[in-house]
Amino acid sequence: MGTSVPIDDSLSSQCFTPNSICYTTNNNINADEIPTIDYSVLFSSDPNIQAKALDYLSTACHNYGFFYLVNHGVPEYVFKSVFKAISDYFEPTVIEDRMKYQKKSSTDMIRWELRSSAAENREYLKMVTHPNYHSPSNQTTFSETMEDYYTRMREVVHGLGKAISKTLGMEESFIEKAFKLESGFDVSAMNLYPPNFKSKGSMGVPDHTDPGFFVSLIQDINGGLQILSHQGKWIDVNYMPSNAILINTGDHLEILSNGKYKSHVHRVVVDNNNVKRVSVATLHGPSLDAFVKPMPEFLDDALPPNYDGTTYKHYLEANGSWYWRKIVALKGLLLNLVDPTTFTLKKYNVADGYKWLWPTVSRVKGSKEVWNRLNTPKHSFVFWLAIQNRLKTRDRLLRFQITTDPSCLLCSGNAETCEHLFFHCPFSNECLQQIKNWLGWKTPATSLMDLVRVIEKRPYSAFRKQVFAAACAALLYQIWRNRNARLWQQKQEDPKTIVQLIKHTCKIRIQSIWPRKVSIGDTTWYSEL
Ligand SMILES: O=C(O)CCC(=O)C(=O)O
Ligand SMILES: [Fe+2]
Repeated sequence: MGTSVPIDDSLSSQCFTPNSICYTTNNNINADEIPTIDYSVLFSSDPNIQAKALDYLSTACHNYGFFYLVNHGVPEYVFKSVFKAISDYFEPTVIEDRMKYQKKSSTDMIRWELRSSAAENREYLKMVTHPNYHSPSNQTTFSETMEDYYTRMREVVHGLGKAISKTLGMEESFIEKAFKLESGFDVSAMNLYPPNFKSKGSMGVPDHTDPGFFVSLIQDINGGLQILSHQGKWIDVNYMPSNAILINTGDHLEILSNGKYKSHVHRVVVDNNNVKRVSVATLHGPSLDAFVKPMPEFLDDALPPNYDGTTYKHYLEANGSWYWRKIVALKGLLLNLVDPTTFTLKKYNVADGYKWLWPTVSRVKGSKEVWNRLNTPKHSFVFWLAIQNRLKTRDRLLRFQITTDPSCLLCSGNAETCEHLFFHCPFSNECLQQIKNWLGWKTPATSLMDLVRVIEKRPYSAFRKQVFAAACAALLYQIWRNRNARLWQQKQEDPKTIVQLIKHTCKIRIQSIWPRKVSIGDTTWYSEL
């Protein structure tokens, strides 16, 4: 087909059936469950049933961006043959056959890769399957089996094109025409997790969205795929109804509908090297020459276009990175918030820009102590992260599956959380007590937020408040630094050394930017520290 699209960039229970009549309730799908759509009902001859099915599909696309598709017409035996063919293809002993398709140029129609790093762990074969079918020439049975599956999936592509067009309130050929689906560009990734040797991390495929109309996904065993919901929660695709296809709407449906149907971030985790999983993720895209832009039907004065229009080919070439695509989308959002004429005529002012972006900002508790002038700036940064529980403590790393060890590096006793580090941990608590003694600060407070509250509420002088805050900031910084030194350099310091360092850094900073108004009492107090 003489195209030059990098195929790498193309891919990175509830139910609705007439028998179960789930649709009679309402469209409030439980946020943790993945909706199930019965494909056959979308084309029911009973207009009432069809309308309800389309309503449900609309909710699934709007609120989720992903759903299981059942009764789609692809028979069970096709799925079985597909998984058998792919498992045979990935047979470890014949890896040399596969290596023939390792990347040669950015225009490869077939590409094999073995990725094994902290960021990605899978072996995959990607091939362009439509409008022309490409498959490895040395794999006859595999190629025929896969071609049968892709040909059947094209029916589903056209069917969903019609049904989703209707859910958008458009005529049924809307998507077909806008994406020129007849010559839609499909790329399929057949994935093996983990690759045929030990994986080097727990990530199968890192976070991404996929371009195109939608991705259809089938898998031989459940578990591994996770989808980020609109609410910012990772949903495990743990249970997939048998013979179901997971549909994940793509970036181009988002562009076409001007953000009404959003594409979703997803990823694959591989927990266990003993469990082998095969998946087929096929990206069904517009035609390469289709110019996709937000359609006028989704625009009005209050909703200008949020995305730029481009041909699909150009998009694939230019938008390899998911982050880049999100940044481009942000441009549209900003235009929505800011009047460009006012913006360019006025002198640029960071505070105004901030207010435009975040009109209803609320103050973070403790921000006065964090951004206190007497703090060493790098201390303020750690302080800022700590009061918002944003430090990469082990409880958070566990959630991201970056570590498996929850224990505190300072006391080895309890689980490392921000609360524990500041200052339930016996080690850090000892440092806190020594700092309080040094400052003559008589307060029973032992948690970070309590200390902040005490500084804010108690009638200390402004200067003392600033010194206490600076000491807290230095303490947090040194505890965090010490914790990191134990992890990365196996270096340990005792509380006495840490406290000496805190006293020293605080004094240097405070003396160098001594405030203009400090009472004699406070000056004497400070000089005796
Ligand atoms: O294998 C999976 O579950 C998903 C793969 C995927 O997201 C992709 O290839 O784009
Ligand atoms: Fe994907």
